[in-house]
Amino acid sequence: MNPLPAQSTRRVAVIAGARVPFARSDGPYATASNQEMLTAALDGLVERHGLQGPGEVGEFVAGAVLKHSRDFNLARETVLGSALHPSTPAYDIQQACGTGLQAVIAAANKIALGQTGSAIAGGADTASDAPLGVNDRLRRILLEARRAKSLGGRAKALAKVRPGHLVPDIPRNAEPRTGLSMGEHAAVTARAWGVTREAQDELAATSHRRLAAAYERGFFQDLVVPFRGLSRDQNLRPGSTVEQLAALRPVFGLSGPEPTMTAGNSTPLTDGAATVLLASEEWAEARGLEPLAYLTAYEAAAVDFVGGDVAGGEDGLLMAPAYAVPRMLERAGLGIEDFDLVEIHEAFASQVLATLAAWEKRGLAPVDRARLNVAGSSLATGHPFAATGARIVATLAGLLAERGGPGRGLISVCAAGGQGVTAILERT
Ligand SMILES: CC(=O)CC(=O)SCCNC(=O)CCNC(=O)[C@H](O)C(C)(C)COP(=O)(O)OP(=O)(O)OC[C@H]1O[C@@H](n2cnc3c(N)ncnc32)[C@H](O)[C@@H]1OP(=O)(O)O
Repeated sequence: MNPLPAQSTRRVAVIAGARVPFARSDGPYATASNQEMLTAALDGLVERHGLQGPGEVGEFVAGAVLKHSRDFNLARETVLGSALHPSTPAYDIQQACGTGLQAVIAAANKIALGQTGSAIAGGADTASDAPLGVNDRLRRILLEARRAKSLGGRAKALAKVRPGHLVPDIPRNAEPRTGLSMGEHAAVTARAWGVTREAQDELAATSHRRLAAAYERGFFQDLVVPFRGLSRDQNLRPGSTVEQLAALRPVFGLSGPEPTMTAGNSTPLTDGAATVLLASEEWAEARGLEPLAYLTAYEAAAVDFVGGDVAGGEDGLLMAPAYAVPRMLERAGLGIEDFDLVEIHEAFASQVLATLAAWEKRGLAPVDRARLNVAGSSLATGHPFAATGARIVATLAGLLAERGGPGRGLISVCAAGGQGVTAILERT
């Protein structure tokens, strides 16, 4: 854990969040780019809180997992097309599904160190508009042709092109080192931890039920900015029951005995974007803005999933939070029972359940399910990879504020590459 040191640093407040409703891929946002979605989420924040002036926001930090080469600095391009002042510096980061949370941490560090009074963090991802690459062999031929000094040299290089070179390089939802998809990795972990189908379906149904209830009571009124005809997450199925979920056919882990993971207890491929406004207390006070919560600690960890998953072990691809959270809590001198709310990103129901089991195995108390993902999570909202961390920070801060009074919330996000990013939000 890296607690933000008390003496020489300032408290970092979470002031507000804004996101577009998340959409199932190839649906209503099929023609929207990362930049368009991120701009809509950013503008939602800027316009609601009057942040248009020069120097009003210190910087914008954001990222995307699936990024086009034209978006070489997606964050800066987004600022230039948004209501935020063009003099606002911006940069990209990427830590797979931990991107949105890591962007929040990067922004928070600068505020804590007094380098800026405020910053916006966020993320966007579209699986609909995924960047197709040119086949590597074709790319090399094209580069050779570009380097050629004569027309003849160019023609000679281009003559090497074969029909097979025209096959595009399509990004796969798979780990480069194993070739396995995220779902296949999660299926190995589910088996290693003995996660049942019933428990996964129950978690998925709860996620939909709680997200629906949160929309119903107006919780997302200030958080969700309508976009392209959607005003709430398209994946949400308020009536999704355990019985319906139990009827779905397994889609991952089919080569092993009794596969348990389905389209209902896995996140769908999703398009969306989310942003969070962070600031020092002085900055917020000067503008009459009430902090929702404070970011008080964070941690990151990584596991050797290549060895772990190949051996069918417990340290699976998405299990790094099993190390990050106990480490963060130990350094903070807290137990899991000290948290009023716990937010675990639901990449797959099985990964949430394996994480809970791993925390207990490492000596943490069981998580009270009444405190877990109380406004639903990724199984119901969907999961636009880089947006998820920012969605969770804004949701948890809003939930703590909604409760009123002092409170503490924990965030746990698993990420591809065997990584995990975690954080603590508090209200005093
Ligand atoms: C990336 C990181 O760093 C870390 C991470 O987060 S890892 C996670 C990354 N994300 C992923 O890997 C995405 C995984 N998901 C997928 O690949 C796909 O969504 C999937 C293969 C699981 C399913 O794809 P699909 O078959 O197109 O799903 P879809 O057609 O929507 O649903 C299949 C059926 O289930 C039904 N269904 C889905 N959810 C349901 C629910 N909650 N209740 C009832 N029925 C449901 C659908 O209605 C559909 O039924 P029909 O066939 O009768 O129409």
